Amino acid sequence: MSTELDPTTLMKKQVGEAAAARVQSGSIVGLGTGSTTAFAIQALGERLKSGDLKDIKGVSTSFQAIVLAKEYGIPLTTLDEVDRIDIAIDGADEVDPQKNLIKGGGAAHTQEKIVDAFADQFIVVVDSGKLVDKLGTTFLLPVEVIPMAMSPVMKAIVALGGKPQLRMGVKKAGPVITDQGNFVIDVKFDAGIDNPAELEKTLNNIPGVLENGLFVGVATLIMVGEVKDGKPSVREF
Ligand SMILES: O=C[C@H](O)[C@H](O)[C@H](O)COP(=O)(O)O
Repeated sequence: MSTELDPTTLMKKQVGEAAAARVQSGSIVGLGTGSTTAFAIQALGERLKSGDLKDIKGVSTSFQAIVLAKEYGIPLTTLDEVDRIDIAIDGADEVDPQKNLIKGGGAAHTQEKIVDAFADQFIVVVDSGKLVDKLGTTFLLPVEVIPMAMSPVMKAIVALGGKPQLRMGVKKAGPVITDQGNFVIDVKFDAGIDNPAELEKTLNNIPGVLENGLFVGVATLIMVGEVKDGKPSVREF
């Protein structure tokens, strides 16, 4: 059976591994969520196993990250135990030229923002399909909301010009439930998001909203996996 990866998976693997290669021994590492970061977590585990990397500790951004860290032998710590995170590696659903992001395609953006924003260096790992000129043009903006506040939050989002929809489970009847036990509302803005910095704050000011998926001014470095002439490569900005 062929184990050849499709081009998008190949880009994710390439960029995840390239970011993992940046981590130095002794670091506290923020472990992001999603299919791209999963390759980075795997590569970190392999570096630990080979002895190329020593004495790192991971801070998870989700239950998925905890499961992967355990699978690949990365010791975990918590924000209560550390006074810094040296480097965080995490994926994104959209990246604009100013390094602003939409995250939360896996409903993990609340813990991700806490960990990624706390890190001295936050490396974003994406395949080239995630690059956009304007946020909100290819992906709906995720907003985590406390369940009893769902209706008033939706009304407030409509008043802001957004089209909200409750995210529903796959192979689970009813809504998606986050790691915090909340709902996710995905919001469409017909013309995209004109002012991400302002919208990030405005949404978080609606009572009942826990966190939204706009990450403005948080990323240090964007690493982009590409495939050119059939060959995978990584570029940075
Ligand atoms: O909630 C999920 C996260 O923000 C992910 O980092 C994001 O959705 C990107 O995931 P993937 O690398 O699987 O495209």
